[in-house]
Amino acid sequence: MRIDVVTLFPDLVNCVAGCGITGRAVERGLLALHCWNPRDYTEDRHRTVDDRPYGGGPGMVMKVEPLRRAVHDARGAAQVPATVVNLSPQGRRLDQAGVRHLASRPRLILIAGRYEGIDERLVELEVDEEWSIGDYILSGGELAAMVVIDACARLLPGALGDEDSAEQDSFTDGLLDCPHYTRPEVIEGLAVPQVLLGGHHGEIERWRRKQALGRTWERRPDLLEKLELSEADERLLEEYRREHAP
Ligand SMILES: NC(=O)c1ccc(NCc2cccc(O)c2)nc1
Repeated sequence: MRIDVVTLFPDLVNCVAGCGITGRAVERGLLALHCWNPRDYTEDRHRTVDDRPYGGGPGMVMKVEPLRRAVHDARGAAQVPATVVNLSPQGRRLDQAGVRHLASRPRLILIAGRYEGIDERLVELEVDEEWSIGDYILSGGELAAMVVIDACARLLPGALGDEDSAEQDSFTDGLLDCPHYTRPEVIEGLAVPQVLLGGHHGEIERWRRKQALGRTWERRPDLLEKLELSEADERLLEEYRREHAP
């Protein structure tokens, strides 16, 4: 998978390629990451990438031309046609289904805007999809782009060893994750649940599923609404509710 990022801060974005699972995905050639700086596509002495907003108001707006030239060069840098994505609070809320959608694309060009945002005509001329990583304002789209890169990289075949398999990522089945424990067995009088120490894999799997169902019910009933639970899951959840009824 190839991801190009149009950004005024390539050093920030490239950090994601430097370590961890994403760094390894780049090392293993599973993911290619390239940054394009609109400032390199300016033609004036001051290398201007932003300007004051028409209609007045605070802040600055990113100009079309430098962005458009950067997108144009990013498109031309590889044969494979790209999906151009703008990261902004006006975009569709990113969830794991959205990540699967983006990770299924052979190529993404992510636009990381700064200031108050980008001139709408760039969106009309170049952008295929707008995505938001949540309902909050960031100083720029770079962190949002890095979230997309990380979440997509984890889904690339071979990116995860079995030591951290994405299959067990709770959001892959729409539930929150179960609690996790490691040594020592007791800390400050808090012990690891016995079932996890018994080595009975069937029981452990059952306990983990029940915890995932129960915690989703307690913390994110909205996620539960979206799911068609199996008979077995319904029974597990019922058991959890009985044990944890407030
Ligand atoms: N919630 C988000 O995904 C998100 C993305 C970007 C951002 N700031 C830059 C910006 C702001 C406004 C328009 C625009 O095109 C870019 N802030 C939050």
